[in-house]
Amino acid sequence: MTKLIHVAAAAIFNNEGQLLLALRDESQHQGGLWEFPGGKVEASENVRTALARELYEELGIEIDQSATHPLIQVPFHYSDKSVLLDVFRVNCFSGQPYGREGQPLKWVALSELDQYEFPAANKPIVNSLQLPQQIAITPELNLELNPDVYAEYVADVQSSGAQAIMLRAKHLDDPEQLSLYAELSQDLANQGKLLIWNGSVESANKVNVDALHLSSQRLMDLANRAEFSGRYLGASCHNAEQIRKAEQSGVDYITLSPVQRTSSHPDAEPMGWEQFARLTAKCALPVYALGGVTAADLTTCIESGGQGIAGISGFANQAN
Ligand SMILES: Nc1nc2c([nH]c(=O)n2[C@H]2C[C@H](O)[C@@H](COP(=O)(O)OP(=O)(O)OP(=O)(O)O)O2)c(=O)[nH]1
Ligand SMILES: [Mg+2]
Repeated sequence: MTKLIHVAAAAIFNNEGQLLLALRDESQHQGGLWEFPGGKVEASENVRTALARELYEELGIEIDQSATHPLIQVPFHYSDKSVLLDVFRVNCFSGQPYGREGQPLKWVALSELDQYEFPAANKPIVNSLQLPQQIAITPELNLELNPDVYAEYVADVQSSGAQAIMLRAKHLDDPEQLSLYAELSQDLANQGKLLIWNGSVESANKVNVDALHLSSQRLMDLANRAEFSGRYLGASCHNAEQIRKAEQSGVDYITLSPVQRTSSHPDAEPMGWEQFARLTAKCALPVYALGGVTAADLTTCIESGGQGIAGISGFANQAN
């Protein structure tokens, strides 16, 4: 197996919520493309020490480690080298960053990231930055085809801190679900929240669904990411084989479950946080912990390499 070059990189935020990008020199590997500042971890160096050293060398800033959190780890194979991008979110630093190696810098809004050209390995990093940390999944029970019931649920979830809602209503047929989706999506978008439909590629494409989540069965039947025309395609995974399939078909994020025992699937054996961390470390995609997790687990999840948490219970009173 090719040896991975361990690289520490940073998504550095300023007080306006903008993100710092640097332009790689033409002479470098992946030259002429924008990057998240950072560089190679030296032998026997701790990744956080390497990050602090690189950011000082390249930008002249000192980072506050207590406001520096793991974002995502991306193993990636270029034709000429293999890297493990170990990316951290840096929320606090001292000093005014400047290109100490002559590289141009730019502060950009999260919504503008799509306008910049990055190395291929950076796609999951951009997804990770743009995707929310918490997804509330609608409970199936006691919900009818009544937008008011869902609207009420959505309002309830608002207060829980979830920035995305997954509409999962298998007891309704596709046209009914999609009419609910249409009803709710604009409203949520206006509030800067994301609505994800749990359904099929075929039905989603017909009405231009922007964010779609596939069951693990549908994931296994997916040939390619390009089959779905919307912005985000996610999938449910429960094991290493499904994770590999998600990576190969190019989905944008996955949920991994069950992490803990959950009332919705009482017989499923939970994997626990250690196994969650092991599987997530090998996965080049943002990974949401699902199954018996609540907002109280968010820190554990982030420290375990996860993107965030998803769940039915723990987000809204009605869901319990
Ligand atoms: N820093 C950084 N490197 C990235 C990103 N995306 C990506 O594919 N890479 C690759 C390019 C390189 O092969 C490797 C990082 O190497 P680097 O050139 O930054 O390393 P360094 O700062 O230690 O520089 P050098 O002294 O070796 O020239 O990771 C990214 O967003 N940021
Ligand atoms: Mg560098």
